[in-house]
Amino acid sequence: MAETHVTKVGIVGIGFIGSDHLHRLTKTVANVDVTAVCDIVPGKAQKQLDKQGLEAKDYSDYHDLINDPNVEVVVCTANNEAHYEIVMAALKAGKFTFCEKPLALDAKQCMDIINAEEKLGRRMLQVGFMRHYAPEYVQMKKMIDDGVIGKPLMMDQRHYNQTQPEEYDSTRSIIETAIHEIDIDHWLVNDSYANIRVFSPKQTKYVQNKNIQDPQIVMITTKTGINIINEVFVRCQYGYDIKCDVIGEEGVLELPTVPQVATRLNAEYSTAILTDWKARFESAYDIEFRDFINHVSQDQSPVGPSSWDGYIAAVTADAAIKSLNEDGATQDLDFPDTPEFYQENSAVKSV
Ligand SMILES: NC(=O)c1ccc[n+]([C@@H]2O[C@H](COP(=O)([O-])OP(=O)(O)OC[C@H]3O[C@@H](n4cnc5c(N)ncnc54)[C@H](O)[C@@H]3O)[C@@H](O)[C@H]2O)c1
Ligand SMILES: O[C@H]1[C@H](O)[C@@H](O)[C@H](O)[C@@H](O)[C@H]1O
Repeated sequence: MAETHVTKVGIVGIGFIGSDHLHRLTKTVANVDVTAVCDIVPGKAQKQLDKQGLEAKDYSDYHDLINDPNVEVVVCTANNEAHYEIVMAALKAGKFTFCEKPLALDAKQCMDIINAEEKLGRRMLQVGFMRHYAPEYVQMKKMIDDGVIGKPLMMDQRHYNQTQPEEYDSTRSIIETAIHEIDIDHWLVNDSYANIRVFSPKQTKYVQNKNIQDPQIVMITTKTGINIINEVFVRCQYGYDIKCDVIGEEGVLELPTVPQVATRLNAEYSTAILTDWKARFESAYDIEFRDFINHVSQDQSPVGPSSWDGYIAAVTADAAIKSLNEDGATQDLDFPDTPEFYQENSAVKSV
């Protein structure tokens, strides 16, 4: 029997999700060795290694991690602003790369990444749009494709975070939060976007700086006329809440959430609401990384969300930010055809 290859992974950025993926890659996904970690804040990565009882090389400069011969695959979980430089360096070194969403800050940066990847002659990168792997979204897409509700006409969505850091601003609400729906919606309904507009309703008193409009309403119309509404609210206070209803000609599909045990106590009947993405999308992240590692460990291109998917999302997000800055003015969208390079295996087909 052929010996199983153990994939050597280096993780750059050991914050909230970097720590979560560190745990996932060492405890949940088989045949992975996290050989190196890196965080720009001195001592932060080592502290997390100690907390999880792990050993790995601890770098403070991501170039050193990328160039370490003991790192075959780079996982970028640094802040949004650092994705571009880290991904470009990882691709330059010819290493398979997983980059958390958003791929980069804007469409221009994403296009540079695409050019760098194309030079390598095959797909080397996957973007962390994990909802493609969430069983409930996969089921919803299959039901739409099977025509269960007839033609989709409208989508009604909610992306609520209990809270976000003090400095979180309107741009991040788009490129870091709404980006998930921006990415998944056209995939769900097999359509592309015709236009987008973003406006702000009455603002919550919980905003901590004047650079954020919260909540925001993101409205998209697809080329065939499907109307999509997404409420983005990052200081909703009560919990983490993701809603997606697809309204069709014959019926409605409703995205389920992670079931929580109900309690009957003191004359009350209640169920918990999750408070963050960690528990809400745990199984999606697990499946996502099993799929990514399964491919790259065999020296095969990843088949999950690609740089092109990152680019399409970034073009849409750029237009959304423009709309917000122009008091909700409608921004037309027109996407180039998917290059041949990304046509094969550019979206998750089966998991
Ligand atoms: N897919 C998802 O659902 C999901 C969930 C959470 C976060 N994310 C994404 O993951 C990224 C990180 O988010 P987070 O919440 O963990 O943020 P965070 O601030 O907790 O962690 C980011 C870490 O990266 C480090 N860092 C920044 N620049 C660096 C550099 N140049 N080199 C090395 N380390 C660097 C920071 O010091 C920090 O420790 C963001 O891009 C976010 O959008 C995705
Ligand atoms: O980075 C996180 C993550 O992507 C979550 O899934 C999303 O709900 C948050 O808004 C965002 O800040």
